[in-house]
This record gives sequence, C-alpha cells and structure tokens, in this order.
Amino acid sequence: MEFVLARRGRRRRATTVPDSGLTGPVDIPEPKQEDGPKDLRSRLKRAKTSVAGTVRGLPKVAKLTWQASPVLTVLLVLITVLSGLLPTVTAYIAKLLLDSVVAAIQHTGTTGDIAKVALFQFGVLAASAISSALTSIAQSLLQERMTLTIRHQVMAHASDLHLAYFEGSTSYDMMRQAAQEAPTRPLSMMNSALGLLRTLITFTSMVALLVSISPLLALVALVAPIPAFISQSRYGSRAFWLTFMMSPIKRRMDYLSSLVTTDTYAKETKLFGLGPYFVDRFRRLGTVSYERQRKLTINRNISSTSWGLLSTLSGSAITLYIALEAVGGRLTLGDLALYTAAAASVQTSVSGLFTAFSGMYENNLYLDTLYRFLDTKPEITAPASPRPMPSTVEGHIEFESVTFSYPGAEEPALDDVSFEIRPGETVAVVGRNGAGKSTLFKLLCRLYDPTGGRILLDGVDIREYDPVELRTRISAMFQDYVTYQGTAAENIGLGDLTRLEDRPHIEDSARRAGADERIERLPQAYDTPLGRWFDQGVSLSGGEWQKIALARAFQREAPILVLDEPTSALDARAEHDLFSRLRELSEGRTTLYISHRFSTVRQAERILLLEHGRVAEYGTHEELMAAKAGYAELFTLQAQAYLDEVPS
Ligand SMILES: Nc1ncnc2c1ncn2[C@@H]1O[C@H](COP(=O)(O)OP(=O)(O)OP(=O)(O)O)[C@@H](O)[C@H]1O
Repeated sequence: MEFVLARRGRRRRATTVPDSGLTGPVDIPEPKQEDGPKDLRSRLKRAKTSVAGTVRGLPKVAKLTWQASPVLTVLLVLITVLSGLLPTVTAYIAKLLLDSVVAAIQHTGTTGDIAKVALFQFGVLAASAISSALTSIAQSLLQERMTLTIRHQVMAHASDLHLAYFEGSTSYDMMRQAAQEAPTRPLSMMNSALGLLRTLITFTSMVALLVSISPLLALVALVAPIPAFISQSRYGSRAFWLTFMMSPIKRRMDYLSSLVTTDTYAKETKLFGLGPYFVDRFRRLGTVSYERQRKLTINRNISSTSWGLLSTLSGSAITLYIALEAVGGRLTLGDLALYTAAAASVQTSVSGLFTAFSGMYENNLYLDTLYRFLDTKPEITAPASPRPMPSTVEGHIEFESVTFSYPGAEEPALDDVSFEIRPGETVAVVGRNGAGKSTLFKLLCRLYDPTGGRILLDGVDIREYDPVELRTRISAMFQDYVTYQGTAAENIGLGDLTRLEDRPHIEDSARRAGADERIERLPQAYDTPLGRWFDQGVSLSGGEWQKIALARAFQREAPILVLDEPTSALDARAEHDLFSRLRELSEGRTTLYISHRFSTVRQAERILLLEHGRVAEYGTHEELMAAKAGYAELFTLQAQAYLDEVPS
C-alpha cells in the first residue's frame, strides 16, 4: 500500500516538475513507514502480516535454491543442523572438563578421565572447523549458481514480455531491481532461514538448561532482545523502500553517466559542451542518494546498538546471579561454566533468531519484486489453440477500422485505419512526423495489438496465429535498428537464425542491400568485428550500418517485407540503387516501406498517406497527383525544392 501511495506521490509531483532523464526532481520522498494507526493492536496486526508474508516467501526461496543446486542445498541444510547442536555440546564439554579437573584435584577422579574429555573436545572442535569450511564452500558455490539461475530466469522472462512493458517507467524500475538485486537476495534469505534453523536448535537445547536453573532468568534472557529486533525490522523495510524510491534517481544517474561515457554520445556532448553539465547533474543526484543512504545507515546502527545494550545488561545480571549461586555452594564449578555458557547462548540465540527473521523479512521485500516481475504475464501471447500458419503465406494484408492508442496516451496514434494491400504489392507509407506510420508497422508485426478493429493476413485475424510464428513471416527493418557488436556476418545472419552459418546466403543478402562492397574491404571481410566495444572492432559510418541492417532484413526470406525509412542514412546513389532494384528485391513479397523522399515513394505501386493517425489518401502516384490533394501538395513541394536548385 505504501508503495502505491509513494508512486502516486511521485506521479503527482511529476505533473508540476519535469520528470525527464535530465531535468527531473533530485529529491527522493521519505519512506513513510509510520503511516496509519499507531495503537498496539494495529502494530501487532502489521507485525503478523509481515511475519506471515515472510514465512510464505520461504517455500519460493527454497524452490529457487533447489533449482540452482539440489546437492548444495541438501549439504547446507545438513551442516546447519549439525552446527546448531555444536554450541550446546561445547558448553557441555566445558562442564565435563571442569568437573573432571575438580575431581582429579580432590582425588575422586583420574587424569585419564581428563584426557578422554580433551579428546572428545578435540573431535567436536574439528567437526566445527570442518562444518564451517563446508558451509563457506557451499554458500559461495550456491551463490554463483543462484545468480546464474536467476539472471537466466529474468532474461528469459524479459525476452517473452511485450514491448509496452519496456516502455513504462514503473515496469522498467521493477525489471531493473529484479535484475540487479534479486540474484543475491534468495541466498541471503536462505542463509537467514538456515541461520534461523541453526539458532532454533541451539536455543531449544540451551533453554532447557536455563529453565531448570531459573524460569525467571530464562524469561529475562528471552525478552531482552525484542526491542532490538523491532528496530532492526523497521529499518530493514525502510532500506527496501528507499532503494525502490531511488530507482528512478539511479536510472537517471545511469543515463547521465552513459551520455558522458558512451562513444555514440561523445561527439555531441563535446560539441555542445554538455559534459560538465551532465557531470554536475550526476553529482547532485549522487549527493542526494548518498545523503539518504547515510542517514538510514547511521540511524539503523545507532538504534540497534542502543537496544542491543539492553540485552547486554540482562546478560551480565544473569552471570552475576549464577556466580552468587555457585559461591553459595548450590552449584558445582562445572554447572557454573555450563549455565554461564547457556545463558550467554540463549541471549545470542534470541537476538540471532530476531536478526535472522528481520533479515528474511528485508530480503523477502526485494524478492517480492522479483516474483512480481516473473509473474507479469506477457500481454501479446498465442491463443489457446493457435491457428497453424499455412506453409505458403500469400501476403494479403487488410487493416479493418484499426484504432490504436499507446498506454497512457490521450490521443490515438491510429484512428479507424482501413486499407488493403494485395499479395506481392509494394506500398509506400507517407505522412508527417508523428502521423502513425511506424505504429502501423508495429501493429502489423504484432508488437502491439489494436485497441479497436483488426488486421487480417490472407483473410485471417493475425491474433489467431502464434505471434512468434507470425513474425517469422515478416522481415523488418526499424528506424532505430540495432548495431550489434558482432562480426559483419553475424550482424546480417541474425536476421534468420536458421541460416546464421550460411555464408553464401549472408553474402547474397549483403549484395542485395548494397553492403557487400564495404564488407569486402574490411580487414577480415565478413569476419571483421563491427563496433568498438570489444577488441579489434571496426567503426562504420551511419549509412554503412544502415546497409548492414538492411541486409539483415533481406536475410530472412519472408513473404512480407517491412522497411521503416530504410534509406534515411544512405547517399543519393545508394538510395537510388536500392529503390531501382526494390521491385526485383521484393519479388513475390508484399512490401511496405516508409519514406520521406517522394522520388522513392513514387516508385511504389500504391501510396498510403497518413494524417493524424487516419488514412487521408490511398492510391497510385498518378491517382494521388490527379486528386491534387495532400500528397500532390507534398510531392510538388519537394520537387519544387529540387528544381529551384537547378541552375537555369
Ligand atoms: N512507444 C510509444 N509510447 C507512446 N506514444 C508513442 C510511442 N511511439 C510513438 N508514440 C506516439 O504515437 C504517435 C505516432 O508515432 P509514430 O512513431 O507511429 O509516427 P511516425 O509517423 O512513424 O513518425 P516519424 O515520421 O517521425 O517516424 C506520435 O504522436 C508519437 O508521439
């Protein structure tokens, strides 16, 4: 609930303060853990809920640990049980040793008895040393395995999620926290749980001894550490909320840091002299986040130490009481040693129990984020029984009254869009910036689902197919294509994983995109690493990268080809070459492309003009020119600009 309030609070502020990556607020709201009624009953109720939530979290963590390594999990549990008994056994040996020494002095015992006890003590100490070595081996191995398992789960789940998930800031924060914090938390939780088990075993065996000497003392030892526990758990949950609320700040800091440290941004930040501005902005955000962490860490430690002193006081009182009993002759020296150890151990056990539990509580809060992330259902999924994709797709596309609004957007990006593309036809989509052209492509690829209307492929609603299978029938190049830090061959091969190793096919795709000539001039031709992130990488120009991305689209021989401004970075000759061959390149495929250059647009068989998310005109170049409307106006405007530059 607090989370919701906090998020709401953040959103409210965002309406008055710009919440961008650069200029957003640098403040972090104080975690409001003390909201709500403060009476004892409500507090107890809240404590009960926390305990129940934490206990419920245990099976999930056990499952995660088990998935990471069953052998190590079993080993860790066994060692834990063993080491739980060790303190009691050690205390008992101390008693035996003292009693046998006293007996030997008084000539009622032999030195042989002392030797036997010493041997026994050696055995127990050796077992203790071995078990702690095994614990540390098992823990570090399990940590490695667990980190891998969870990172793998987070990656696998993220790759299944729908596009909109990546574009929302709340979901992005959740994913970031799941990816960063969660890998270490389950083992931490498991360790706390095992610590709880170990302490419980020690506690049970020791408390029996303490109760037998004085039930009152047992009660004092039990009750004293409770305040320390309450303060621990309160600060534990504060630490969690602070991390969560700092997530947007941390994201902004990452972004600012990347602006200054990433090659692609370096030119512009230098030219505009933005470096010091970004660095200062980063510093201010860093100061705020450090300040909040500092306050929390100091308060947390002061509070737990103060409450801890109370426990120490009661421990000393118990020792004094037992010593006086021994002086009075009511206890033997061995009893004194045993009871002193037992009292101290119960003290440590009780605070250990509480510490372990509050550790579990804190870890569980972080893990909840991981579970919520892993429980997020992908919104674009295959229907229960998807229609099998026919082996040959004709490529007949129909948009029927398609409307689409981005989540949270006030205006629809596409509004009642209807048009039809015949199989094998080439259609150019034109329109002003923001008219909805790229959105149209994203809907066709089923990266989003329409909010109204439907899209048909060969007469079937595309939602009836498995989206993964549908996408195998579409080759696409987006405006913001990816420049993979891989070899030239890999950059192209990724367009069709089934032919990643098919070098002749990759070379053919490169040829079709006009990228072959440049690739052949690279030091290791197709095997040259591209990009500078790794050793020996070669930098390419913007247009050269675009040709590689285009080759990747050609690599997949799908019946539908979708190109979003495929030549925006190409020189005039390369653009001309591509479009004069486009009909041949897209032979037998339904092709859609977006372009702002009308010289290339007119080569399409039909042209779709979008205006404010609606279809304004649709027809051949000649038809649209004859209509003397929007398209004709834009075409003439651009042609005029070229003509004006021709010297008369
Ligand atoms: N991920 C998104 N989330 C929210 N709104 C979006 C998103 N992407 C685009 N929009 C909005 O949807 C509208 C249409 O965007 P779209 O990218 O389809 O335009 P476009 O015609 O391709 O523009 P351009 O020619 O500039 O590439 C725009 O108003 C844009 O602000």
